[in-house]
Amino acid sequence: MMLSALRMRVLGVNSTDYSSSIPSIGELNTEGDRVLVARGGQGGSYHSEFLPSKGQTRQIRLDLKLIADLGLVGFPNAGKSSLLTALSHAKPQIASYAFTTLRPEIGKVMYEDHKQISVADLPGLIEGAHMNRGMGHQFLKHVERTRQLLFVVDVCGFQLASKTPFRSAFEAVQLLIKELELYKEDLPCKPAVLVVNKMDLPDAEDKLTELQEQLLNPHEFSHLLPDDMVPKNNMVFRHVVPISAATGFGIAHLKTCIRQSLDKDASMATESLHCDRLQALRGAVPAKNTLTWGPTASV
Ligand SMILES: Nc1nc2c(ncn2[C@@H]2O[C@H](COP(=O)(O)OP(=O)(O)OP(=O)(O)O)[C@@H](O)[C@H]2O)c(=O)[nH]1
Ligand SMILES: [Mg+2]
Repeated sequence: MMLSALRMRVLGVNSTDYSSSIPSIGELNTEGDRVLVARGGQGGSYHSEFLPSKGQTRQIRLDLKLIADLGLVGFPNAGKSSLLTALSHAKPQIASYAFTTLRPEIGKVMYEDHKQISVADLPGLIEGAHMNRGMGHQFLKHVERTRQLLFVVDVCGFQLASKTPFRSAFEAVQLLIKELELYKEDLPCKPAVLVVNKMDLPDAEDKLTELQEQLLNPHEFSHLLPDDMVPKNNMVFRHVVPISAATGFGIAHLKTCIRQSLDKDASMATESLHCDRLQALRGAVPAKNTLTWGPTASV
């Protein structure tokens, strides 16, 4: 599993020497950062009859954040766990009631060239998740640490309970974007693919057509949502893929789309790394020497 915690090494013996250069826990930002968690005791010496003193004891709460290539984002019952089952060998719990998934589960999607992509099945979000409704914060924090997002909606729409409003697939997409935006404004900037599930249900084709039209012009349909739930900026999905996790329809195509999307980002990242290195190299070479590499340089 590609789970990653803030990795901490307890720096033991005579740590007084090192403490100034090591950040405190609150300053930890990046994976690989070192932190002084507990100060080791003084070693034994002549004055203490060679008995070492005790080091500090601390209780530390580690907030484990998940890292996966893709995170499944959707309302309960959209079919996220069913999709993970269809894509990988993972066996998450699947049921027709909301909140079946309460903990993230990772599955690996395998490709013929042996490339593996990790997909995190995340618990379903509900309206108000950004305000921590339905343990929203606990679920949303995992979304932050996935490279890309896989939105999953039920083509026929969704109603959480008899007292809550029915939401069409389009409304579900918009509300999910808004929940991410309200939780962290830049979350909807992540690259995303939209999966329209349950295409085996009656009228699914018509509903898909309607959804596609609405997604082309979301502003025209913003009246369908309360004003404060209309996203500020709309997400541009790299692919919109109709599937049925139940029958397997569209799964092969979806695998191709997510691979393309991840490969695209990987090659962009490599390109920008090369550019940075080249810039750094150019900056490092004194101006009068810059033309010494090419065959015409000595002319
Ligand atoms: N007809 C049909 N039913 C589906 C499909 N995919 C999932 N389901 C059903 O939808 C229900 C919910 O599926 P889950 O995979 O548990 O949904 P989930 O999004 O993981 O739900 P939570 O864990 O509660 O967030 C189950 O009864 C599934 O059998 C599909 O493609 N077609
Ligand atoms: Mg689930």
